[in-house]
Amino acid sequence: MIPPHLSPNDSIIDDWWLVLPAAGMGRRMGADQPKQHLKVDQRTLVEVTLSRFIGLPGLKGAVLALAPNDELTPKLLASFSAFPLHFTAGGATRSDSVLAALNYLSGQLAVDWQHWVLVHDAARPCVRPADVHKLLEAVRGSNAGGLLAVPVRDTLKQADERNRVSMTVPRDGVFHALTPQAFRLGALADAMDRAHQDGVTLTDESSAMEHVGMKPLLVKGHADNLKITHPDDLPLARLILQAQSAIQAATQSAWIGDKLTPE
Ligand SMILES: Nc1ccn([C@@H]2O[C@H](COP(=O)(O)OP(=O)(O)OP(=O)(O)O)[C@@H](O)[C@H]2O)c(=O)n1
Ligand SMILES: C[C@](O)(CO)[C@H](O)COP(=O)(O)O
Repeated sequence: MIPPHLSPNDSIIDDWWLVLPAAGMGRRMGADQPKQHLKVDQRTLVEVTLSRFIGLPGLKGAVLALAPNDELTPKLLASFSAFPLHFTAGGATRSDSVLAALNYLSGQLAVDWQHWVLVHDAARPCVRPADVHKLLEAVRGSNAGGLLAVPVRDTLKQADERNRVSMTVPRDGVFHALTPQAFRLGALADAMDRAHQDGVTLTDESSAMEHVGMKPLLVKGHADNLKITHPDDLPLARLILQAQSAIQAATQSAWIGDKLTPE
């Protein structure tokens, strides 16, 4: 739902496209199907994740990168047919899949290179729409873009080769990188191309921008935006989604996240 003070045409937010890399195999999950097809509530992971973005101001449409043999995801998302949804073949790595979706945006859809693109893991179904909006507001006017992130909470230890503590790592200013990550289409596509040519392994989009000398903005999100990676993460995500719905209902909050946790 849209927050009461914003309409879908609200002018404070630029137009943007959503890219959902959803072509992974979910090897660490160890299920008999890719994790994006597993049920989170009544719906599958990919449905829940997409639903977190629908109705946000400025959103023009979404491109999903899918595994080449994935015929199920478009069927699962049939109920979103009123929304401009596009599919393209992903690649061998997450960054190959993201780059394929960016090329689809600039090629098949002729989206302007100055447009904002938000890249979000299909495997992060608990992202708060309020945090997405906060990210969009924060990066507006910048060329370097930015990403949701949370400061590390625990004391960090460096292990030696026998798993003994070799040192305590200073954690001041250290963040976990989350998604979405927001960049201008052309700048991100160029940076990812360059990183691939230079043989740099990219685990997120910010790394590509960093590789070409940019300094993306870290925008504080929430730790409940977890990525479903291991089997234990799925029941945890279910609990988080239930808690978010309960708090939303109790506070009559029009938008998930508004009243969940004060800064
Ligand atoms: N070749 C790939 C690999 C990953 N992803 C997507 O990137 C997101 C984050 O990746 P990760 O959690 O590593 O997913 P998997 O690759 O599916 O998991 P694993 O590494 O355990 O196999 C997921 O939404 C996943 O579908 C993708 O689009 N293309
Ligand atoms: C993009 C990402 O979700 C940021 O935390 C992450 O890098 C995805 O890949 P990973 O292989 O699980 O680190």
